[in-house]
Parts: sequence; C-alpha cells; structure tokens
Amino acid sequence: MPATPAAPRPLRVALLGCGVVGTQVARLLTHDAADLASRAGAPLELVGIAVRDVTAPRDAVIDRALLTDDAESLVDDADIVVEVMGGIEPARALLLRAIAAGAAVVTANKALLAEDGPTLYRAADSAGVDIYFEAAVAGAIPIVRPVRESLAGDDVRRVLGILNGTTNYVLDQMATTGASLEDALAEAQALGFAEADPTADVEGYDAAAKAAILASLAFHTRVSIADVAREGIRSVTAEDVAWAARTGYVIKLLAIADLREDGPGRAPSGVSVRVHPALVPLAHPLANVRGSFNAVFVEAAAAGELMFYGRGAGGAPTASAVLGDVVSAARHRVLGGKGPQESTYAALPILPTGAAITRYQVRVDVEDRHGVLAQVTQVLAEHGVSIEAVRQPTRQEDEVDDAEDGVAHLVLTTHAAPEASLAAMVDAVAALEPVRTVTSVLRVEGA
Ligand SMILES: NC(=O)c1ccc[n+]([C@@H]2O[C@H](COP(=O)([O-])OP(=O)(O)OC[C@H]3O[C@@H](n4cnc5c(N)ncnc54)[C@H](O)[C@@H]3O)[C@@H](O)[C@H]2O)c1
Ligand SMILES: N[C@@H](CCO)C(=O)O
Ligand code: NA
Repeated sequence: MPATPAAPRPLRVALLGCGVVGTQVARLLTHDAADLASRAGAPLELVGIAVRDVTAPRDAVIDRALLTDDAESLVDDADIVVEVMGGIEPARALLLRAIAAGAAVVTANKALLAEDGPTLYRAADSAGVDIYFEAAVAGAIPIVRPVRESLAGDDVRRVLGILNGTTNYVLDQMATTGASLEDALAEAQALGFAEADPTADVEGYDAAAKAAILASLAFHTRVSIADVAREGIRSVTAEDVAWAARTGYVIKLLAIADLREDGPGRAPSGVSVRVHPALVPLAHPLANVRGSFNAVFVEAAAAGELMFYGRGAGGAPTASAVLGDVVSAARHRVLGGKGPQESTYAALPILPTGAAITRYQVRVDVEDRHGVLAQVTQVLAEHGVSIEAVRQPTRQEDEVDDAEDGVAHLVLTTHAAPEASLAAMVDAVAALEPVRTVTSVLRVEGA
C-alpha cells in the first residue's frame, strides 16, 4: 500500500500593522482557514500581529494573544510577512529584514514602493523570495498581476485610471450632493478610505505613487514618485464642478501614464506620467466610476482597450488583494517556483511635464465688448493651439455665477497640444488687456 504523504507543515504568517487593512487581513486569514489551506497547499497560520500599542482597543475579530510590539522578532521567524503598517520606516527595514531571513513578503505600501521599490525588489531577487504588492495599486482590483503577467507578451501604450478612492469619493459627493471638499473628506476618512494623513490623497501623492508603480510595470522602466507630475484636488471649486456638468463633463482625479511614440514603427522616445484633476466626457466609462470605486483603462498594442473596475480602497477589499498574494507566495513555498521579478530592460527616459499631450478647458472673464473673442482666438493660433469649442454662458448661467455688469464669461476648449504650448497660451491670454481673470484651467482627458 502506498504511504500516505505527510501533511504539509503550516506556513507561518506574520502581520505587521493592525489598522483598517490589517484587521481585515487577520479576519480573512482566520475565518477562511480551511479553504485557504486547500488553495495554498498548506495551512496558513497567523503567528503574530505587530502593533504599536498592544493594550489599545481592537476589533473583536483580533486574537489579542497574537499582538506584539516586537515586530523584529516576529519577522525573524516567519515564512510570509504581510506589511500593512504604511509609511517608509520602519516598514522598509522590516521588509528587508524579512527578505534577508528568507521570508516571502506581501505589502500594500505604495508610498514605500514608489519611493524605494527597487531596493526591495533587488533584495528579494538576491534572496530568491517573492515580493507581491497587488493591494498597493487600486485595492481589490487585480491590476498589478494583469499588467505584470497577463500582458507580459503585449506592448502597453497607455494607462489611464482613477487610482484614489478618497478623492473620487470627494469629487463625486461635490458633484452629486453639493458637499464641500472638507465635509466629503471627513466622510471618506470615517469610511476607512483615506490615508493616515489624508493630505496624501487630496494632494495626489497616493495616486502618483500608484501611477509610478503601474508605469514601471507597464513600460519596463523604473518610475519613482519623483518622476510623476502631480496636482491634487484642493484647487477644484464648486464652480468648476458645476461648469463641468454644464459643458458635458465630470471632474475626476486621473492618473495618466503613456508612451511618447514619434511615428509608426519608431521606438518609443519616452514615458510621461502625471496625476491631476481632469474633465472626463460624461459618455466615457471613467465618468461613471462613482464613490470610492477605482477603474483603470489599459491600452495595449495587440489587446486593444481593457478596463478594470472595482473597490480601490477600504479594509476588506484591500485585504482581498493581500490574501491573493499570500496564497500565491504560499503555493511557491509548497510547490516551488517564484513570482515575477522587476523588469526594467526598456529603461525609457521620463519626459518633462511640458511634453505631455493634453487638452485644456479655460474659463476666462473678459470685458463684454466687440472684438475680444477675436483677440483671444488670435492668441491661441499664435501658440499653435486650435479651438474645439467656445461657449458663452446663457443669461441664466451668468445669473447663477453672479456675473458683474460689463463682464462676459468665455469657456474655451482646445484640441490636443503639448502641455508647454497650452500653458504658454494661457499666460498670453491672461496678459490681454480686455481679459479680467482666468478663472479656471482644467485638462480634458479621455475624449
Ligand atoms: N485603507 C485602505 O483603503 C488601503 C488600501 C490600499 C492600501 N492601503 C495601504 O495599506 C497600508 C495600511 O493602511 P491602513 O488604511 O490599514 O492604515 P491604518 O493607519 O488604519 O493602519 C496602520 C496600522 O499600522 C500601525 N503601525 C504603524 N507603524 C507601526 C509600527 N512601527 N509598528 C507597529 N504597528 C505600526 C498603526 O498603528 C496602524 O494601526 C498603508 O500602506 C496604506 O497605504 C490602504
Ligand atoms: N487612501 C487610498 C487607499 C487605497 O490605496 C485611497 O483612497 O484610494
Ligand atoms: Na490591486
């Protein structure tokens, strides 16, 4: 009779951090233990949870006997280390320590990866262990794995996404309920979407970190957060939101990463990566991404357009992505094999902000007299910018906007041009004698 194979030894999982995400990771690891063991090929045993304060109140799902404030000892004796503490240090030092000790690591920490991912990738490579980070970009949405693995045989040309749940929630609330930015942000914080310091969300740092990670994977080029041109949503006003709706758009904080291709059949000359508020046409699928949801559009040479949609923030959705990575790393421990390594062979230059191709919608207050529009359009022509539409508000819209007598509003929407030409054009329009104020400049994307 053949011998019964020995039961695989349990894999020791250490959890670093027990906040919004960590609590849900602990819950899923323990709640679904039998199913996870079958999928991973070995039981996954949560052996400890590193926290700052072991006496602090915790959700009832947390087994307090697992809490420790000695993260280093925990890391030294684990097969898989899950980092959901956030921040640069001590997260980086603990992950490097785990890797050096031979553990596979799973992290949701986009800020760390976008600042210093290559240090971790190199360390994992030399130690021959897995580093996984699906939760770091767009929470529950599988996007890291599809870009890194499913599209490894294709050429990604462009990634366009809503990558921050907090700002999408805030902009959606401003557009649909008329809430102020501050009130909507407080709600997003209460719902667990926001970063520990919500400035990272509002000022676009969080989306920029995710954009850097995605661009690195998509274009086989190292892109760090410092390479990303970034603007947050702080300057978006209720009037901008209202005008977007009147002109057939909705304002979204977009992350855009694309290749500059200087002609058919020519090698790409660089990569442009940026995060900023943008007007998205109401008919575009990204316009319908509501609340804290995220979505990522990917354009690839052979695949064409792909869209990924789901919950980009929140404890349980993010924990789902973490658990998927834990199971992948566990399978490698049981069966052998290793996850993908960093791929940077293309090493494309990062293009300056001014080289990005975009469109502008500009709102200007001008003297209400004959010939002003001709002067404005002349300036656009001088900067090589062509106009797609000029709109002058109706009397009713002017009343809503409380227009002064003798002042006319103009809303100019341009065709695509390099950012540098568009910015120079706006400065020249602002300098015209009959122009009182440039009230708003927003980029138009996805049209
Ligand atoms: N909340 C989300 O929706 C979400 C989604 C995707 C990724 N993330 C990322 O996941 C990570 C965790 O996010 P979160 O929302 O759970 O944050 P959180 O602030 O709720 O939790 C982090 C926890 O780690 C603990 N911690 C911090 N430093 C520590 C240390 N030195 N030792 C022990 N514990 C420490 C904190 O006390 C806190 O309880 C971050 O990197 C974040 O960017 C969060
Ligand atoms: N603060 C982030 C969490 C998910 O990474 C967001 O709002 O999208
Ligand atoms: Na993800």
